[in-house]
Amino acid sequence: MKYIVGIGGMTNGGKTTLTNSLLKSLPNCCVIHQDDFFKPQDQIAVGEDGFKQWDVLESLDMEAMLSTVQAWMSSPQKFARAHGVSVQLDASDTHILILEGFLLYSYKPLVDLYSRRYFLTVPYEECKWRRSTRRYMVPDPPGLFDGHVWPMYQKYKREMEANGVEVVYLDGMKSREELFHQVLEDIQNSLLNRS
Ligand SMILES: Nc1ncnc2c1ncn2[C@@H]1O[C@H](COP(=O)(O)OP(=O)(O)OP(=O)(O)O)[C@@H](O)[C@H]1O
Ligand SMILES: NC(=O)c1ccc[n+]([C@@H]2O[C@H](CO)[C@@H](O)[C@H]2O)c1
Ligand SMILES: [Mg+2]
Repeated sequence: MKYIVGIGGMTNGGKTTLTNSLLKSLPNCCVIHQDDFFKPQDQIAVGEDGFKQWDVLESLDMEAMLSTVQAWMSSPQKFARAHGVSVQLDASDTHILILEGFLLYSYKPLVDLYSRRYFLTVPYEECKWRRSTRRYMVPDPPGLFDGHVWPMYQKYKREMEANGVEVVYLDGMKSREELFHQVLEDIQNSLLNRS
């Protein structure tokens, strides 16, 4: 069985942290990080606000991300081996793929492929604080969070909800351990219900 999990939600919600924990505990589990598909800096548009528009779908090479997902779908075993994931062959033959990123549910060709879509959120103040402690490959210029990052987050979330995309919301204020156990248990239950 092939099972695709989305770990989505806002920037600094804790997506990468949660994903790394899940990867260690789920059998035959591969990961694709959406952040690996950012276009080069010189291809990122500059908005009327003067900010480079990092937080829009057009700044990601989603076609390339889709091709990578399709490569996994056509042969999860081959994909796992090529990415250094050890494959355990047991009777259930379950293969899991985690897609991790901040705009997972806004790209039409991918949205129906998920078996389960998680969405991490934290309050505005916490998000802004966590973001201020981070250094990205291209550092945030002053004002980017309020001028671009937060408004784009709200816009895409509104669109996702208007499109009726079904997600499981996760409270990113919970501890790392609590989130990990909650999601691991939920995935395991959902896998049992399918097999
Ligand atoms: N449950 C948690 N409670 C408190 N802090 C957390 C929790 N999970 C992650 N963090 C911290 O919050 C910050 C963001 O975490 P992480 O990088 O996992 O988020 P992200 O959603 O992947 O962010 P990005 O938008 O950069 O991809 C990090 O400093 C991390 O250590
Ligand atoms: N990874 C990058 O190249 C990059 C560059 C500039 C900004 N970002 C930020 O990453 C977040 C998603 O994880 C987005 O909020 C981007 O602003 C990433
Ligand atoms: Mg991350």
